[in-house]
Amino acid sequence: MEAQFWHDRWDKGEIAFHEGKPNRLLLKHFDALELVEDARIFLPLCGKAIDIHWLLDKGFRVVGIDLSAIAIDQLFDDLGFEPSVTEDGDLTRYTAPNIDIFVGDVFALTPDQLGPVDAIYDRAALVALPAAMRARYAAHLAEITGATRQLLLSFDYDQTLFDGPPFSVDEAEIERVHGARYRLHLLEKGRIPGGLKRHDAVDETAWLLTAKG
Ligand SMILES: C[S@@+](CC[C@H](N)C(=O)[O-])C[C@H]1O[C@@H](n2cnc3c(N)ncnc32)[C@H](O)[C@@H]1O
Repeated sequence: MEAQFWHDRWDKGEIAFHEGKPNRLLLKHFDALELVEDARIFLPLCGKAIDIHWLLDKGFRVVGIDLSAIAIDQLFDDLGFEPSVTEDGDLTRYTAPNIDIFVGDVFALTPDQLGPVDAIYDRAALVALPAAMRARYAAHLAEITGATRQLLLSFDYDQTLFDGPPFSVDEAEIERVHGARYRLHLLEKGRIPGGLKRHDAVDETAWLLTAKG
């Protein structure tokens, strides 16, 4: 998807992807990441996910990035934090205690800007990207994080049923984009309660990705 697609979504408030509560699979499988308290977790394409509130409440540090300044302004409003906002290369950085969020293109984010992270939480990020962008995204993610472990939530459905995003990113596709650097461990696969875009035959999947030695 082009950047303008996402800016339009945020401008018009067409953000059906935004969940009003912490993600069910995050709550269920977060412990698989085996993190110590105060670990720093990277959320690529983070939007204003309530998952960020949940991670902060659990005592973790969060770093994220999203194209949309609207999303990030709303995130900090919802959190009740007053961030300090600075220009950082091609990105804008919003900082408050335990949280750094960049506004801009994830592909412009450097390892120095990101800093060390202990894990990646990918919810609605890989599945938001069309197939042609996914391998580049996966390689960039590994480069800026040192291929740290990740909890990846995905969707698996017949792509002819409807267009993404969110796209269907099944096991073979995850293996194609992440398989050179990560081992895939399936934590859960099952129908989405209530379906997706009026279709019932849609599975959601939770994966733990661990770096290949
Ligand atoms: C489907 S939404 C998911 C948001 C969030 N992860 C959640 O669970 O609610 C995808 C988000 O990715 C952002 N995005 C898309 N392409 C991006 C890019 N190249 N760099 C940074 N953010 C991007 C969009 O603005 C949008 O907020």
